[in-house]
Amino acid sequence: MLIKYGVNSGIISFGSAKDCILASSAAVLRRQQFLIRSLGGYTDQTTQRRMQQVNSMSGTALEADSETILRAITPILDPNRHKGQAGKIAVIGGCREYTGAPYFAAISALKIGADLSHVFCTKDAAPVIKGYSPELIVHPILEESYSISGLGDEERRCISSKILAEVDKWMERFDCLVVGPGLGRDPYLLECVSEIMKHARQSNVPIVIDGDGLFLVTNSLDLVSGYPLAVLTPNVNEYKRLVQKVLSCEVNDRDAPELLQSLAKRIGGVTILQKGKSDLISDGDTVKSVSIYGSPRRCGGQGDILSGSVAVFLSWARAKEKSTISNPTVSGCIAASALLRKAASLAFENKKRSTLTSDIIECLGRSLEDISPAS
Ligand SMILES: NC(=O)C1=CN([C@@H]2O[C@H](COP(=O)(O)OP(=O)(O)OC[C@H]3O[C@@H](n4cnc5c(N)ncnc54)[C@H](OP(=O)(O)O)[C@@H]3O)[C@@H](O)[C@H]2O)[C@@H](O)CC1
Ligand SMILES: Nc1ncnc2c1ncn2[C@@H]1O[C@H](COP(=O)(O)OP(=O)(O)OP(=O)(O)O)[C@@H](O)[C@H]1O
Ligand SMILES: [Mg+2]
Repeated sequence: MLIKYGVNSGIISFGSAKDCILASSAAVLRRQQFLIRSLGGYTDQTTQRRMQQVNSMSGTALEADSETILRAITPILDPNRHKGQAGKIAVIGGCREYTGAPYFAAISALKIGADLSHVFCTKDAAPVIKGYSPELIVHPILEESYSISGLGDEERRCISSKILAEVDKWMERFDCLVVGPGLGRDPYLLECVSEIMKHARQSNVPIVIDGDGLFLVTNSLDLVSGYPLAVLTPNVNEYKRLVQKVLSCEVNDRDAPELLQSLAKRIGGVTILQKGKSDLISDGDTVKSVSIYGSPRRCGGQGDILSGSVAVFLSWARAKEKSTISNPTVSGCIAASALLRKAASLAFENKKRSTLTSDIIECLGRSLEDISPAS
């Protein structure tokens, strides 16, 4: 029924976006492709044939060949390599309320194969996160407003510069920052994190922005605008807020790939991984989707796994020769999305309704091994 609809339509305008998109019949087919995916993927051979036709006509939201990309990115385990060469990741997040999110992101990076994983969090959150794992290097340096209440402006500024100096000591060594999992929204803390992001950008360190980091960036787009090493990983809510702010329109599922592409372009070519039933990835030039079947469980924390995973894969992709990987940020997103979905599916096979984020993390290694064996 879906595939018969509107195949030969002419020009259509989508929503009220400033970047109003004029679409040809190929865009209508893309819409159908999206709808088919929304219904859970291919249903029968006719649909599958039609999908291939749709893909070849549209050319924008093609399903990525994610396993091939993942294999191309993942480095071999070479005994001559030293500690650190497989990736040094830092998560900026973790406050009084949230300690799970930064832990999930940081430990996922290690479980996939990064050598070192740091967490920069508030003083309250640090002992808790350290308690979850001795593998993580935890820096208790961030401050929230309540912990500096009663201090004057000068003292506050002094504390900010100390925080920044502490992160700067490490900055050049990091292959990627993940900003936002469990960061919270305290204004003083977010101001410090803005400065950290500016320094990361000056040092050309890639930044994956998730959770409360997206709250910060949506209100201060300059932090990422025009920075090709920025990756935004919004969930449904975070994406809505971004679209409203940047394109002044509402999200419209029918035109998802076009809208995403406009958004990425408008923010100056950052890469956006829009999470959902299918993950859509765009750097403003192309749109790819990852629709591998994952899990029907929607427990909190799966996005945190994804942000840590993107950080590792994009670091690995950047380390490859330029000619072999087209855009490392896009490839990193595709690989991370595919791996998370595989791991979620495996965890669900075992745990069914009781599947939790930590169960999925435990399946990351086996899922990666299935696609790209260590030996
Ligand atoms: N263990 C931990 O420490 C974790 C900490 N986390 C950290 O929490 C911080 C805030 O992040 P967030 O994800 O809770 O904020 P946001 O996206 O605004 O959602 C808030 C509410 O929106 C709704 N909602 C959500 N999805 C929807 C949908 N598809 N469609 C419709 N509605 C939807 C839903 O509301 P409800 O259904 O309850 O009304 C949901 O509760 C951030 O720092 C993050 O890293 C998390 O990573 C989890 C694990
Ligand atoms: N409806 C869905 N069906 C299948 N997979 C989904 C669905 N929604 C999200 N996912 C997958 O779950 C992963 C996490 O996305 P989600 O939207 O849960 O992030 P999030 O809300 O930021 O999570 P967190 O709780 O960590 O903050 C994504 O890789 C996405 O592919
Ligand atoms: Mg999230």
